[in-house]
Amino acid sequence: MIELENVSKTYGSGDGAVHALRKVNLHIPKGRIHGVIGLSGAGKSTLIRCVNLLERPTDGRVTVNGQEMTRLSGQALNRARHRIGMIFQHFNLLTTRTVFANVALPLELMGHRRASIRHRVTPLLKLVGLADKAHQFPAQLSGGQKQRVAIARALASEPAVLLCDEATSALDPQTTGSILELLREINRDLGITILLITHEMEVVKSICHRVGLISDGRLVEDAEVGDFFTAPATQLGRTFLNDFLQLEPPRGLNSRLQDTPDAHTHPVVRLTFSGNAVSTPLISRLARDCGVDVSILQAKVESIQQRTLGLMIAELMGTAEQTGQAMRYLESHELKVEVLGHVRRDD
Ligand SMILES: Nc1ncnc2c1ncn2[C@@H]1O[C@H](COP(=O)(O)OP(=O)(O)OP(=O)(O)O)[C@@H](O)[C@H]1O
Repeated sequence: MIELENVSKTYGSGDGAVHALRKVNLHIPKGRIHGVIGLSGAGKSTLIRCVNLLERPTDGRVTVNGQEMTRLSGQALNRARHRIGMIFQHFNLLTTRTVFANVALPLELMGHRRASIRHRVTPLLKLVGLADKAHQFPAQLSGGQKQRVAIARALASEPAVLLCDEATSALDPQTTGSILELLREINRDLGITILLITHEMEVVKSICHRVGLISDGRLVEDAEVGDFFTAPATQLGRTFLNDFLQLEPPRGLNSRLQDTPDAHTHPVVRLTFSGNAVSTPLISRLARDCGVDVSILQAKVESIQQRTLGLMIAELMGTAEQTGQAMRYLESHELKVEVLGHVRRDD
């Protein structure tokens, strides 16, 4: 449905050249919701704008709905873009047009007659929950309502694909939730493939099936959401996950952690577990089988696409031999064990 093959985009040239995308390969099958996440400046906007050729790639091939976009120009490109809707962070509505007229605009540009426009716009306003706002102007609407208008406008030309460029970044968490719910319904009920870029892991967790992580123009991860949240493949992926889960050692502990163990220290570990490990009573077994006492400093359990993810920061108390055995025991039960440092026993 959306296929990027070796797509590169360079802005400028010579010493001032910015390599915004570097040989990106991405395949999004029909009916999926695919998120792309990354830090500011990583290349997310460039990537999504290369899909409908708002930015023309410097190199590589973009195919959408079976049409090679990178070969098209002029009228043919405009026609292909009708099958690709797009929504933006700041909605991009025309302030002098009513809600109805904003949604009608793409149809007017395509040359539809008034009756056919009304026939299409009225159910779209109903779909996005704004049937009673048809004659209001954007200034009279909340942020969430404006984004609903933008979604209805994007759907007016019956696209097969919807591109969402930070579509919820300007909205409060509750409104974000309702817009994500609407996008999920559109995907499920209309079968529209969605590519969204965001810097919010919550958005990815809530509605995406698959997620790509972009860093310095490169797609460094591309995984099912459940896999990404349970075992990110890169350090950057782990940083995103830890920031999202906010599972760092308690502030007071950080200053007491030392890098190297000695005869008077205990290890402090971060444990990540998923699947069966979540429901296995491993902590009590550590005490029984390894003679290690466990002091839990922080813990969290998240449910992500039918997968359960647990995280825990804990101090393991025992001799070096006992705590070493405990860590091997946990690893043998498919827990990820990271030693964050060592803390003095009598602290
Ligand atoms: N029109 C342009 N001309 C020159 N450089 C650009 C242009 N657009 C983007 N860039 C540069 O390309 C790189 C990628 O930018 P892009 O906007 O795609 O990143 P982003 O991940 O969307 O960032 P943000 O989350 O801050 O919007 C950045 O270094 C940016 O400065």
